[in-house]
Amino acid sequence: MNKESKIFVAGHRGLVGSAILKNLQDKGYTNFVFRTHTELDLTDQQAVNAFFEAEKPEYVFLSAAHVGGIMANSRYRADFIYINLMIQNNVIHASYKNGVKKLLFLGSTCIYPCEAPQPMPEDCLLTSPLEYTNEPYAIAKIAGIKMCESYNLQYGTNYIAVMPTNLYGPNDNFNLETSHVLPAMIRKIHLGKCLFERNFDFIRKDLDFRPVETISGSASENEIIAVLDKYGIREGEVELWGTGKPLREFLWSEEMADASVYIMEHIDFADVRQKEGEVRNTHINIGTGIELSIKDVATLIKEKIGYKGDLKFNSSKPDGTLRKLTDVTKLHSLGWHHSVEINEGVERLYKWYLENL
Ligand SMILES: NC(=O)C1=CN([C@@H]2O[C@H](COP(=O)(O)OP(=O)(O)OC[C@H]3O[C@@H](n4cnc5c(N)ncnc54)[C@H](OP(=O)(O)O)[C@@H]3O)[C@@H](O)[C@H]2O)C=CC1
Ligand SMILES: C[C@H]1O[C@H](OP(=O)(O)OP(=O)(O)OC[C@H]2O[C@@H](n3cnc4c(=O)[nH]c(N)nc43)[C@H](O)[C@@H]2O)[C@@H](O)[C@@H](O)C1=O
Repeated sequence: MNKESKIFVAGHRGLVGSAILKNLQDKGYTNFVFRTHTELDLTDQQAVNAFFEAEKPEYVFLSAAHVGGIMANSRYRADFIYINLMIQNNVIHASYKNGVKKLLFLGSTCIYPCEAPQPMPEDCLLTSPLEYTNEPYAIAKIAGIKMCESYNLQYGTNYIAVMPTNLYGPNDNFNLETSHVLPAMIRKIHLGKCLFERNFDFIRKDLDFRPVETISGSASENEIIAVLDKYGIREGEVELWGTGKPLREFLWSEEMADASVYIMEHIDFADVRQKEGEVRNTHINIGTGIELSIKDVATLIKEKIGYKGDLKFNSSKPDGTLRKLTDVTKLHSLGWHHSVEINEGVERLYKWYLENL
């Protein structure tokens, strides 16, 4: 990739896509093409083909997808499999038809079996059943890996699939139902603190910016209290999901973007074949290799926010997989390593949340 290469960042307003775009701009890349979801629905094959034929991008970051936390994945199963398969099939095939030089496909570490060895090496793909809560999403992502691998083998393309661990950062989704755990906990615990302190000014501002159900900042205090209660945010207590026992690993989204750009710049398909002639499991895990329990994350967030009430875990809500620690040996051997630790990342995300209402 050179600084004038034409680059398509699909999903450039999302958590990872926005960070990829910023990383590329900071590195001096200048020639971008992007479309919002409304301008180009990537599930629409004809529209995607017309876009590629007109724009002829040389490099593609495929960071558009239908994404959500554990509840969204387990409830909207059809959307997660259909939309993701459509987006990736359309973009990968159009990239091949239009001579894209290199493409980066973003999968997820939820592609690995529920009972995978820990940490999970790339090689444990398809060795036993998946975790049920996010099986449809994982199957779409596995199809994406195999699509990249198959096009590379049959057509000689240069498509790389990367499998990020749980991500968090600027432009994260803070929706109380559909988000991932870190933004959800930050918002819930901060709102819990505001309720504890009767700071309805902040709660109103937050609800105006990110309405919950049909309620906005103009609602009465009692209406606000009733809605927050449904999401487990009560005076003196914030309720979180599951048992708090599952272990998770978290990577700052801007570091994910940095790893993505690094791989686009330095790594080719030929480099990720594990040994001479080996073509299986050519994808790359992206993570920190460090895990902590959900309860410990919640306690860390509580301390950073300075919340004095209680945290309670509701075990009727799903835990999901109990462990999914990435084996980052391959990533390290390719020359990339993370640097933002969870302690700093939580402070950054909390600051971002407060400043972006
Ligand atoms: N967040 C995480 O913890 C993890 C994410 N990943 C993967 O990383 C990638 C990026 O995820 P993330 O940035 O978090 O997701 P976001 O939801 O933040 O962003 C996804 C982007 O894709 C766009 N998009 C969704 N559907 C369509 C569509 N039909 N047509 C056009 N654009 C569409 C969205 O646009 P709009 O908002 O307008 O709908 C949005 O810009 C995904 O492949 C995801 O699976 C992997 C592991 C963990
Ligand atoms: C990135 C990854 O993300 C998804 O998997 P997940 O890691 O299970 O997702 P999560 O971030 O939503 O939850 C992590 C853990 O945290 C617990 N938890 C507590 N309290 C809240 C809470 O308030 N909200 C949420 N969301 N979780 C909570 C929750 O019960 C779970 O034990 C995949 O579906 C798939 O999308 C994927 O690839």
